[in-house]
Amino acid sequence: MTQDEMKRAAAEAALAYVEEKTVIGVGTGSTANHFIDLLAEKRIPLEGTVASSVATAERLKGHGYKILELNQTGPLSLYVDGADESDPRLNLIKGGGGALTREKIVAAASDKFVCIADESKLVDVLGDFPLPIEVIPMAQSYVAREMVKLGGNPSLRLDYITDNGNIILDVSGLHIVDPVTLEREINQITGVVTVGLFAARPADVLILGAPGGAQVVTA
Ligand SMILES: O=C(CO)[C@H](O)[C@H](O)COP(=O)(O)O
Repeated sequence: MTQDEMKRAAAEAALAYVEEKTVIGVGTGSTANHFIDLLAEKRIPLEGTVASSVATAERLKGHGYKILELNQTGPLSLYVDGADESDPRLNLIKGGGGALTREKIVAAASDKFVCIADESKLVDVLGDFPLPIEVIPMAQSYVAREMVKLGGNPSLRLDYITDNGNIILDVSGLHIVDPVTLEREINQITGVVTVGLFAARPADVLILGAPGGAQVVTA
C-alpha cells in the first residue's frame, strides 16, 4: 500500500462520522482532498461545508458542495482534517500546507475533530516535522529571534503567502514534550498569528491509514 493509498483509507473511514444533511468543516491537504473526493463519489448530501482554505473551498465547490462562512453557521458538529504529526495524546503539528490559522479556527468551533492521516504521522514526541508558525510579515525577524530563544531553528517558507496575507516560519529542532505549554508560549510572542501546534484543542479521534486497513486512535 502506498502512502497515498493509506491517506485515502483514512479518509474513507472518516465518512462514518459524517451525518447527512449537516454542515461540516473540511480541512486542507492531500488527505483532506481524498475526503472531499470521497464525499462526492459516495454522493453524501450535505447542507453545506466550511472550508479551511481557498484551495479546499474550490475543490468542494467543484464537486457541487455549498460553501458557508463560519460566521453564518454557529458551532459545527464535525471537522475533518489531516495533520503533519500526531502524538499518542492526539496533540498535532499542522500547517505543512500553510492553512493552519483557518484550520485552527474551524477546529476550535467544532464539537468533534476527526484527524485523518497515514500511519507515518504518528510519533512518540512531536517536533521532527518543522513547526509552522504564521507571522505578520513585519514581525518575521523578531519572531525568529524569539523562536531561537525557545531552542528552535526557524526558516522562512520561501515564495509563500498565506490565505491571510502573512508569512510562515518553519521551525525545526524542537523536541516538543509539553505541547500545551509551548503552544501557549508561542501564542504570546507578538506578531505570531497562529502556531501550528494543536494541543489546547487536540483532535478527538485520529484515523490512521495502514496496510491492514484504517485504525482508530483515541487519546
Ligand atoms: O495542516 C495541513 C495543511 O495546512 C495538512 O493537514 C497537513 O499538512 C497534512 O497534509 P497531507 O494530508 O497532505 O499529508
